[in-house]
Amino acid sequence: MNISDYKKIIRERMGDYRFSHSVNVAKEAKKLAKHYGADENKAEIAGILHDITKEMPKEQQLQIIIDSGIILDNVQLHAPKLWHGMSGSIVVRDELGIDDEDILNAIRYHTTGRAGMSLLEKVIFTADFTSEERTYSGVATMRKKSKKSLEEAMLYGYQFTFKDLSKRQLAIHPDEVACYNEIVLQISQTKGKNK
Ligand SMILES: Nc1ncnc2c1ncn2[C@@H]1O[C@H](COP(=O)(O)OP(=O)(O)O)[C@@H](O)[C@H]1O
Repeated sequence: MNISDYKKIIRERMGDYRFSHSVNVAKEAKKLAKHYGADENKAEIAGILHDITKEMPKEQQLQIIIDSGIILDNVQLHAPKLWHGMSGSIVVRDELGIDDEDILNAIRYHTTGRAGMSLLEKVIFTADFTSEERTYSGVATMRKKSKKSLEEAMLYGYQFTFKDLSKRQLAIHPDEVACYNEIVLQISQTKGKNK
């Protein structure tokens, strides 16, 4: 299967907005992959498929996750918005036969991030924030940062996410905190060395 097959598959599973978002994330992911030396083909595939289950009913997503043997933690149990990364990676593996661990992880962790992310995972996480149709205030800065450093861009993205979650009194997932902390410490060590 190639990108146009994957496009056809997701087209049937989502509305117009989500489809064009997916196409844009794939395009942006390919660009970022080229810029940072990641695998462009994998970036395009993970980008086009990252939201494959986003519009699937939540109960169905939950069933897929449970059937796969994943045990949800307390934060995940209370945040259905976090389910589509997990359910998406399972569907892509089991229905589309994709067995590339890096692609599967890029889909699984695209909303939260996690500690120890691969380059491809960071590319997808960032592309989801910078895709062409995004219009939030700060998107221009986010795009600029994404060309200089994926890690700096991710920290900027977390500023939005953490602010939004705390405003709405929603729990922050430990993977998000772990990713944020890891990058902050890496950056401060690098800056320290350069002093
Ligand atoms: N811990 C969390 N609990 C609930 N929602 C979260 C959490 N972390 C991120 N989100 C939400 O997930 C959404 C982002 O989902 P994502 O899959 O990255 O984007 P999209 O579906 O638009 O491509 C944001 O609305 C963000 O606030």
